[in-house]
Amino acid sequence: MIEIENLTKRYGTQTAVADVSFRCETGTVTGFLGPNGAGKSTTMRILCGLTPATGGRALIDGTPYRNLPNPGRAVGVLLDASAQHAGRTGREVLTLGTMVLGLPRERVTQVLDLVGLDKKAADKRVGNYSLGMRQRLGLAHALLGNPSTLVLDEPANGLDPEGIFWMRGLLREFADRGGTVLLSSHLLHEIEAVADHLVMIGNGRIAADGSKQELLAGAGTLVRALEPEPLADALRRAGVTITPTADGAFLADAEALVIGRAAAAIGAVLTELRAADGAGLEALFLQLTATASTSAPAGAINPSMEVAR
Ligand SMILES: Nc1ncnc2c1ncn2[C@@H]1O[C@H](COP(=O)(O)OP(=O)(O)OP(=O)(O)O)[C@@H](O)[C@H]1O
Repeated sequence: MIEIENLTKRYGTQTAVADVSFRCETGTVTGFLGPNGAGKSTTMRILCGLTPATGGRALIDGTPYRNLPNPGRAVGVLLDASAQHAGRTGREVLTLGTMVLGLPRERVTQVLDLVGLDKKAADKRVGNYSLGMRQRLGLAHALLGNPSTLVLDEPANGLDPEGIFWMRGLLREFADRGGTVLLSSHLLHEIEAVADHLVMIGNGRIAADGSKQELLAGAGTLVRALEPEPLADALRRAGVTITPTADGAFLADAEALVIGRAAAAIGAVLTELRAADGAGLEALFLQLTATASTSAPAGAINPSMEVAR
């Protein structure tokens, strides 16, 4: 289990992370979402003992990373896939890892197989790897010590769609076997399919924290109409919160019945009316991360923000 408690990090006058708290339960995948500069990497670096916190604490199975007896065996970390020695081969990188962690050399072949790097790729210098191959190598390195926790910063970066699909399967299986996964992304759809739990961060503060179902259920109704504006206005007058989507539809925090009645009352022609699901979550993500300014309790969406629910 990962516990982040009231974590704060300041660089001079700039606050990168402000009073952030959330938990990642054992057996689950937590997606840590936020735009560039939101504070994801800083939180993860503090969790892995690489950056000292200004306040608060970050625990892995109840212990700060630095106090774990053999952290590499407990936690697999991938924070920057391009931070590998360019002159070494993938196999050499992993062999060094086994030496540091006190593992048998056979583990190298096992993890290479696990991440789909064949013999030819393993014997290439890392400098000649694509970003996708570096991510696979980084993941292999993280899995080396057979850890029960994985902390991965933007692991899907550079992977092609097949690679992303493969990684989802690997992480799902890891969690289903009782592991804990925290992975970050600035793209919702990348982790929406694999995460059980979503934590959204914006401007260093938690904007939303809850199970994916909870956040999806709270995402409202997607409405598409031949002429959306008069219907949106009528709904606003009735106290319904409206959030336009990028493709001309809008999300409404009301049931389909309410919207259907309002449309009938003004003679609006509906072309789509359904639970918002992923579309709602996307809008929620964009809006929350763009405007996050105060923190919300776990399991809640920040009530100070006018989001579609
Ligand atoms: N070493 C540092 N010194 C000064 N400011 C920093 C440092 N590291 C991060 N920051 C600042 O802290 C804020 C949060 O950065 P962080 O890298 O944690 O965000 P992020 O969500 O991981 O974004 P990205 O996806 O771009 O890495 C940013 O404004 C960043 O400029």
